[in-house]
Amino acid sequence: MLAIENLCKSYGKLKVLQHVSVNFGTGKVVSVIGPNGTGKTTMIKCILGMALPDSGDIKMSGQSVLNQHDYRSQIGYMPQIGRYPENMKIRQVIGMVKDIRKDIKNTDEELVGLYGLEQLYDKRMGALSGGTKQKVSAALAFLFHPQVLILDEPTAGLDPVSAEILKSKILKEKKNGKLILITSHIMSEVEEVADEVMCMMDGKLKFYETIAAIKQQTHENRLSRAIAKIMNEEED
Ligand SMILES: Nc1ncnc2c1ncn2[C@@H]1O[C@H](COP(=O)(O)OP(=O)(O)OP(=O)(O)O)[C@@H](O)[C@H]1O
Repeated sequence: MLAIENLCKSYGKLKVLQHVSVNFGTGKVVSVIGPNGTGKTTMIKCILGMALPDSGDIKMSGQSVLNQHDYRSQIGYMPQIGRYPENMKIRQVIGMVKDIRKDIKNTDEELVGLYGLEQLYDKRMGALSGGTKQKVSAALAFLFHPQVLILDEPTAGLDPVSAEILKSKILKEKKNGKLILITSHIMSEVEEVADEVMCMMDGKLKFYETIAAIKQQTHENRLSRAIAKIMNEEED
């Protein structure tokens, strides 16, 4: 579905991505993990066309996406921190995005409903709490039934009930055959929603395994311990 081939990206002398290759299938939740500054967001930016790799390729359904833009309509993106025009009301932001995607008549408004965003429609984006802004970002990411969802630390800032709503939505869309990539530092959360873990370290792919395989290999029941064990073994 989504393949990354030998991806390299540097910012000046800093090699942020070094020959990263990975193949993501459909109907899966993949958690992208790794220490701060290891290139997770940069990889996501390359997938989204927000950063151009120095070399390598990114393919969606076998076609290179580099220097293309139509493929973006197949991706729903929830950024770590959504930035919106401060003066626009929630109603206007959602309306504007729908206007750009007039091709999709049947939108997915489930999160708009579950988060009660209609009741807040006349609030300005600049006046929203961080968590409410996150809810708008989540609702927008799922709005057009994208085949691929990229969620960057999606539950950071959400209250527990709202986080559960999002996790249920993620699992529902996985059942609908979507590919969902999630970056997260919260291992208990990764364990709850993900099937596979892609671990990055110093700009390189450290491992890409199912959660079951990671636990089996390390003889650990808790993912956080299993990951710590792998990292410590690598250091020894
Ligand atoms: N536009 C840029 N210009 C220069 N350096 C950058 C730029 N974007 C990212 N970097 C650097 O690239 C490295 C990887 O950053 P990136 O944001 O991809 O890491 P990350 O794994 O997503 O980290 P985190 O877990 O903290 O979100 C960091 O050292 C960062 O400072």
